[in-house]
Amino acid sequence: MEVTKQAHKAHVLVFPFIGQGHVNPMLQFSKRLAFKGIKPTLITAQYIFKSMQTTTIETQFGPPIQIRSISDGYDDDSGGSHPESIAAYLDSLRVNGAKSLAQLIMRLNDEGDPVQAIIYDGFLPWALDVARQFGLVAGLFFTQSCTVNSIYYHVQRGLIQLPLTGPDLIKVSVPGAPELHPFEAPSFVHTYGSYPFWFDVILGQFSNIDQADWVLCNIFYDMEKEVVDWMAKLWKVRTIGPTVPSYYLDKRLEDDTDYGLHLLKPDKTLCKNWLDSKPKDSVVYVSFGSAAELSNEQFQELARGLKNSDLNFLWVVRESEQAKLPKGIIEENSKQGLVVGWASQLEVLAHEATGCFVTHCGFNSILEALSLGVPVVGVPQWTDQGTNAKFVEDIWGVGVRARVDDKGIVQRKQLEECITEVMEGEKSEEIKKNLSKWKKLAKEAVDVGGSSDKNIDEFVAYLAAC
Ligand SMILES: O=c1ccn([C@@H]2O[C@H](COP(=O)(O)OP(=O)(O)O[C@H]3O[C@H](CO)[C@@H](O)[C@H](O)[C@H]3O)[C@@H](O)[C@H]2O)c(=O)[nH]1
Repeated sequence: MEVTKQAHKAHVLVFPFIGQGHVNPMLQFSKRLAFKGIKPTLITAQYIFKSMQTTTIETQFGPPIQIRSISDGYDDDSGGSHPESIAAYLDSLRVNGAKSLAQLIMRLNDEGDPVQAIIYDGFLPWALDVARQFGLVAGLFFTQSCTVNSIYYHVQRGLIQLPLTGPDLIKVSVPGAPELHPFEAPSFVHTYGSYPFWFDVILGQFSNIDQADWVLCNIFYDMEKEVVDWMAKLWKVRTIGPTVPSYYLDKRLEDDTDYGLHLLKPDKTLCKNWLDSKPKDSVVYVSFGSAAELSNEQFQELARGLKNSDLNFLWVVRESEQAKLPKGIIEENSKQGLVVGWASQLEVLAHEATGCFVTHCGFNSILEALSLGVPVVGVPQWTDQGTNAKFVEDIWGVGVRARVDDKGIVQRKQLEECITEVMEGEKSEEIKKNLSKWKKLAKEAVDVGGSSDKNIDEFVAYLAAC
């Protein structure tokens, strides 16, 4: 069906930070908006856009979602211009992107397709200034949990002092959230001074949040009720998640089985054929997401732990990390294990052969495990992942956390024990019970009249009235 310029209720630009863990949830949210009659246009920076090889995301339930690129200062098609560092890149994106985004908004106005709102990733707070320049609605989108964001807010406002001192050295506590041991707080907080650049990006989310018209959180209310209630006293906070494709939840969006935009190419058929050959609940799926870089020693321990478990394993090791795999592991384990550069994670998690998920606890991976009902072994690396792992084990009860040794490594034996625990150990029944509860709640949240669905409706009605 061709939607005319007048037919949609409003036109919004949706602007995720670079990286799969940000694109997936914001693209998925765009689909929900499109389903409800809003026209979303996904904004990407040129550097990423060049490698995407697509300008639209097809949907079966409505017109395709358009992707438009803006300049990041690295627009040269010859491939000659590469950023020196992520810091240089993001600086260039801020300066060039703000101008380019403004030009795009003017162009769309001239084309008779005016924009009413910008939904921007918290990691890109300058997009709010562009929205203000044109009098547009500004919606901040958080891709991480509310507890994590509340901790960062407390740090940014000086309510938690870093490095941690006094009582904060014993527990980190923010309203509505469980008390955390310092090592369960985000890594930038417990290891003050680590990754100073990313720490600034993280805190920058709160630099102008008070001016945002909406704050959209990718969770559903039951996951962090009290923290959400507390945050809602400060800003117009609404929970809109989980942004997992509809096929795995309410099934209202026709054929919505995948996010639709893989920045790395998944080995779909290989994974499917291999999983099809394995018995039910027999496979350990291992993935550390799109950004984590593990040490050689950690690779060695994971490989040995998986091999010693005697279980089948499907392990995603990005090409850039594959040199760290212990020699011979792929050949040695060809029947027992499959290593791929990227998978279609949702298809793997949904496959009946998959029995547990060894994950770095990126927030999307956790939302997916919860929504699809797969027990988790948390092996957090940095940023928000340790806090997510704490919630997995102690709050949501959907898995266990692997303990590290004094060098920060999860040893092979520990990995094996955790896998056994979630698959057949004492806790496994309880974990399965909790998973079916969360799976049901996740579906209800996005289904007709659910908490997230109602919040999305409220947002859509607001935009339509602009
Ligand atoms: O082989 C793979 C591996 C992952 N995925 C998908 O990629 C996304 C990965 O997201 P996430 O699990 O959140 O991990 P990261 O990519 O590492 O995400 C970054 O961004 C998240 C949101 O801000 C943070 O929670 C993480 O800590 C941070 O590392 C998920 O949707 C997965 O389904 C695939 O499709 N195939």
